[in-house]
Amino acid sequence: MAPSLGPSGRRKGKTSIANNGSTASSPSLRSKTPVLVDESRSSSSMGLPAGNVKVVVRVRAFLPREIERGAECLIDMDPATETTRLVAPPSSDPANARAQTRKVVEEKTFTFDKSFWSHDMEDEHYAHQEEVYNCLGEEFLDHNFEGYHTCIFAYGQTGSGKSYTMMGTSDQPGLIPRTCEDLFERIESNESANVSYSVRVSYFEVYNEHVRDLFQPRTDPPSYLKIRESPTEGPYVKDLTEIQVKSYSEILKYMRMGDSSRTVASTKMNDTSSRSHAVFTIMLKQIHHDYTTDETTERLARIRLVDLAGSERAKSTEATGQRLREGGNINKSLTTLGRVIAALADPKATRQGGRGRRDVVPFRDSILTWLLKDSLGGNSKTAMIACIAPSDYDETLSTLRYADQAKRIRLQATVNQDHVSSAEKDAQIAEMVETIRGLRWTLSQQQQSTATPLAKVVQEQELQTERLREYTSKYENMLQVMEEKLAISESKVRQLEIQKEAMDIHLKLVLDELRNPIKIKTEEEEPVKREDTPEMVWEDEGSESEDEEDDPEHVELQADWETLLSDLHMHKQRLAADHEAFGISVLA
Ligand SMILES: Nc1ncnc2c1ncn2[C@@H]1O[C@H](COP(=O)(O)OP(=O)(O)OP(=O)(O)O)[C@@H](O)[C@H]1O
Repeated sequence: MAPSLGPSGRRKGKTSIANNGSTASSPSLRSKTPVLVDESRSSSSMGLPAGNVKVVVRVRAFLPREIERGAECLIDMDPATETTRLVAPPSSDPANARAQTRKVVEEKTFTFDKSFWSHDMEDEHYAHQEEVYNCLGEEFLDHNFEGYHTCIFAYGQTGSGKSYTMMGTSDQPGLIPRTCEDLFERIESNESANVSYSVRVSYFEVYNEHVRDLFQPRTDPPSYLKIRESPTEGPYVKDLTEIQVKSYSEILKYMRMGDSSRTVASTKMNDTSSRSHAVFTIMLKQIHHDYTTDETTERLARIRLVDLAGSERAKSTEATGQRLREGGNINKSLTTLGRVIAALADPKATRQGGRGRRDVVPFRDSILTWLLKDSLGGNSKTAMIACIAPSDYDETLSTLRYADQAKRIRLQATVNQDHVSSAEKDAQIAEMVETIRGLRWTLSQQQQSTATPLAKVVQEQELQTERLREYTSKYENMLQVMEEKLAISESKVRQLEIQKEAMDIHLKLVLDELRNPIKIKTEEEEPVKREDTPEMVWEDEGSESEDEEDDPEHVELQADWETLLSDLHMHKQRLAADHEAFGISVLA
């Protein structure tokens, strides 16, 4: 069995997306007891049941422009069967004129893991933001604490409610802020002394097929990031800012900062239309340290929350110029996403061992699909939220078909867990220090060589910038590992302090018992009043200490206690040294 890591308790009676019924008002039954994860699940995907992409659908209320035109709601949802029905529009509705040109305009029914009816607030089945989180976000956060990577992405036409569902408003927070809040609530309620947490966050957007860091100020000309692919981690954004966060208020601050930097514009379909795909990522690391074996288990989960730009028809958005070009790029990546989903949903294309058939999945045809490769077709538990407008037949049908296909994608999520001994961690740090020293030396050599011909200056400057970037990134990595080591030291001290407290109590009880033994009455003995019992008299310390010293249990306890105190002292000293090394004020 792997050690317990964090408060990831599953709620037996809780409604999950596979379990119908409203949960808006049901209290969270999340256990605070750490959960034991079977180690056999952690090392490889062998023998793991593959899970499918979860697909939920949400329909929003009418917007003022739809009310003005007297639009009719074409959606009907049955909470008992989770079916979503799209009915044919009335021929009198000009907004659905295009649908009328189809050969057949008929009623269509789809079934998803969950249907969120957010159209009519008066309806008893109305799904608030809280319900969306309770039914989907909470379950996915459970998976993260179990060590799985997850991805939730919102898909739908422009103005269908994707940003509202993912980010929400300050009054009605969406999935992203609720996930952050729940994450820190769970971390703060953790009562286990041997688990520490590290939370890092990044935020980027894919705009016009370029990746932009949302934690960096906009520049002119804009600075875009490159994508690299690692054999273990898959595609990633190089030099993306990752910030360590320690509280909900801190993560919220960064989330808002990044969100305000997103490329948004007003279109005919939406006053604040997101013109980019935004990817908010939280890296959750749980570090469990076993004091008795001095072994550390690290469990890493990547929480990816994606708000896609809206699929749109140029005609309905009446876009021109830059908006039209943006629309073209948005559609390009969404079309590629559609092809990727279609290929992944095809069992022939994804059959394992079938001579590289997975290569036919066109992940690399757009930046978005390349970056989401792992979330769509690999080591991740993934959910798609299909957002639909209530009165647009054509666009809604296309979204529902897209979602219906995504249901068939199978994934192979594995628990991302590693065991590291203290010695390995030290070796890791030593290696990083060496690399950094080498890089620093190269950089200083380059700065000194002034006799370089002019023609080479630009090239060398570029090289130097690249090395400087590499240096900074390596340095940040090292700081991260050292911070983790510090967390482990702190956890050791916590564990020792708990043990010391327990030993103190035990020792006191033993001493009390020795000084005041419970006398078992025999039948012949006269009943004696307890106050008169000579054993109750405590003043005569000398005679009792002899008894204590002779007692083997006492001697053993005393020895344990002394070892513990010496361990605690040693770890406190090490911790103080670590604190000093990091420039943090030394422990008193
Ligand atoms: N469930 C809902 N309840 C109330 N209002 C909603 C809901 N969903 C969406 N809205 C409102 O509808 C409008 C469009 O929503 P939103 O901006 O989230 O759409 P979007 O799909 O993200 O659009 P785009 O792709 O253009 O960015 C907003 O005014 C939003 O407040």
